[in-house]
Amino acid sequence: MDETKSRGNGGRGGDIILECCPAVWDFRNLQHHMNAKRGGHGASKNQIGSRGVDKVVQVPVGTVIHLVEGEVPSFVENISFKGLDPWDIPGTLEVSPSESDYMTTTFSPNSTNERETIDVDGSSSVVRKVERLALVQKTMRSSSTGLCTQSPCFSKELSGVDNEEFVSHSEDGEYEGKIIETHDGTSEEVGEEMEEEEKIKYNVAELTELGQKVIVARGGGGGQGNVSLGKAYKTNKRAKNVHHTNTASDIERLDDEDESSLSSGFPGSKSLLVLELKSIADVGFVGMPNAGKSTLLGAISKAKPTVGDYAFTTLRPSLGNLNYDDFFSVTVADIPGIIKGAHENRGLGHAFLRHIERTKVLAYVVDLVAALDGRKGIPPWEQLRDLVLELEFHQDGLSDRPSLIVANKIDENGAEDVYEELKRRVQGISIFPVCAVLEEGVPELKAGLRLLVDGRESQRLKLDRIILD
Ligand SMILES: Nc1nc2c(ncn2[C@@H]2O[C@H](COP(=O)(O)OP(=O)(O)OP(=O)(O)O)[C@@H](O)[C@H]2O)c(=O)[nH]1
Ligand SMILES: [Mg+2]
Repeated sequence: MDETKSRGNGGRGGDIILECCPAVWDFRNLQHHMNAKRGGHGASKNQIGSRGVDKVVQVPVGTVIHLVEGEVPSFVENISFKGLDPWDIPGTLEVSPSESDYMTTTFSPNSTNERETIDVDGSSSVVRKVERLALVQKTMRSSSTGLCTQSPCFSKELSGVDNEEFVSHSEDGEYEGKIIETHDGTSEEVGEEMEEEEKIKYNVAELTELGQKVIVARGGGGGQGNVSLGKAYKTNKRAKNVHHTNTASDIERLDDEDESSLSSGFPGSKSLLVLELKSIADVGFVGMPNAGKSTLLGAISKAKPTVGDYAFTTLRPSLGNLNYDDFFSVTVADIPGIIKGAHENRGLGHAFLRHIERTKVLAYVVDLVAALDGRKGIPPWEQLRDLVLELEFHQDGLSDRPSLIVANKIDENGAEDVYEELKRRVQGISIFPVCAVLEEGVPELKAGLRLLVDGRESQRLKLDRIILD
């Protein structure tokens, strides 16, 4: 960074750096205007302009940075503009200047849904709530009945892969508010403003390891000083020194020319970013639409996801915390329903399957009665076959992780018989009969999940252990 320090020239403005740090708190999507500082002004004296102070913004592990508008930060110049594989980090992460140069800011829970604007002139950061986001926050805090499940930053358009999010269900209720997601993904509570679509150009980076840093806005270049004026400056200076030929107005004119030749510092780069936290869950509920995944999440945790007797009630994954008596805790993700052909993006399959990549343990949730009494569904063993195939078509080995089966709706007529047949047809894996609506079978399921998360059990669902007709 020393090259920015030259005689008479202003120093380069500070950069804005996002740094991945340990964090116990959570945020949803934050939208940030990143305006890096202007470089220092050029000086007519032989002063050395020092480089501006960097602003370091701490973000938690799992933060994905999307660029909405503005200049492309210099370090990502060569990356492709397509979406990232969730675990890929493009480009080379910048090595930041010495720690002493830092001014550190942490996004605290209180700043959730606030937009931070960093002044161009380098004065201290100004945090202002944007009306649209403040409205969301108000709604979120207005009730303790559920959770805000609609991001203010993403639209209801679901065709892209970048516009979903995990929703965290906090135990302490700090973020609790009304459930505002509806069946079609629109928001009832916060009105049209929330549906405004942000056009995400591409994903800049994903911070998955502590200490990773990315420069998201570059400080502006320093202004030009006397050294850079070279010959013209010297000629001017000589002219000024010939006192007997100069009148007072001549000297004034030459002074003006001198000063006007000095340039101001250049503005820093600007970008509008959306920061998305993609939590990495311990357990993912995988199942066909309507199997009862959301009901089950509500039964085993304090989460209150939307439940409906129609397919694709859930369009965005929800997270819940599964707590044990000894304070052990497991994060569970309710992933939207997967249908046959999902790997070809049928039923928004790509968007939904992506989330499964982020779970350590799979809990296949099947509807025991989906094919009974003239219902249009398929038997649970076929549900399982289709699910494994979709996972594998999406990504080789995706189903190869510790798993169990939840046989849901055991309360329904005929379900017991189907459960018995399921045990006969699917082997090598634990099957838990459950009635999610009545919360029956939940303690056993919790214990089974813990064994897998702990690593004490490691059964997988294998295609060759499923007996089909
Ligand atoms: N009888 C019975 N019905 C259940 C049970 N669990 C869920 N249901 C019902 O099944 C329907 C679907 O439940 P959801 O929890 O929304 O299913 P889902 O798997 O999340 O569905 P998608 O979000 O569309 O993927 C609802 O009408 C629930 O009331 C159960 O244990 N027994
Ligand atoms: Mg659901």
